[in-house]
Amino acid sequence: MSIPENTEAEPAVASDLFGERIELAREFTNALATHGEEYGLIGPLELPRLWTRHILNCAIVAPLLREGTVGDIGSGAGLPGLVLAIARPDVHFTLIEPMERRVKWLNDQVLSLGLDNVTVLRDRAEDVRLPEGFDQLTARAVSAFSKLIPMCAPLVVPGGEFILMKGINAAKEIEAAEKQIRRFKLRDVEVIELGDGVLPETTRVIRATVS
Ligand SMILES: C[S@@+](CC[C@H](N)C(=O)[O-])C[C@H]1O[C@@H](n2cnc3c(N)ncnc32)[C@H](O)[C@@H]1O
Repeated sequence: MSIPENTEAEPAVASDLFGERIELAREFTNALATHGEEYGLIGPLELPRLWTRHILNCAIVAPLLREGTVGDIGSGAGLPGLVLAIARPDVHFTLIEPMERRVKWLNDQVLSLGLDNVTVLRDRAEDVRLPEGFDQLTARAVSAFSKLIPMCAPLVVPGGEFILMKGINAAKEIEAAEKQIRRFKLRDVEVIELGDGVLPETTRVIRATVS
């Protein structure tokens, strides 16, 4: 087990993002640092920088969420879904993840953190059938934007949004998805940069509205 970053010596923004639930965020970080490698959830190189590079980089997305429902596709370790569920108790999260071992991890965390705003669903996004769509949909490191659009657009209510965490090539991913953007009638497609100058790494999000 590697020692994670000291979660006490955080950028000041952490307490703004998590409020009173910052202890829960620290608890989750410690669980991930202790068991993440054994569950195949996080690479050993990432462990020492879990808090800033993974937890806070996900939490910084929280202000983009509306009150309502969020589907998090390919939650894996719980990024961003569990982190956002800690930061936003007013939002209900459905974590969608096909791998059994990861689903067990997610359910264990929901239980031990006592989160009552999370449902875990073992499924692939394209196979999910729900009576109602989500208000917003998040995903991080799951697939290119062009592939996520057909996979996920049917899961979002009209007027709902994609909030997709992306790397430095976010703008190029939008260009490459031009056909799918038109086909699925996405509008207001934009790249938003968050945490610049506040966190060690900027978080980039593709936000788009589903018609
Ligand atoms: C690279 S991991 C990223 C996990 C997490 N989002 C993160 O940022 O650490 C990709 C995750 O997407 C899941 N996944 C792959 N294909 C999927 C699909 N069609 N629907 C839902 N989840 C999928 C994988 O099982 C895996 O947990």
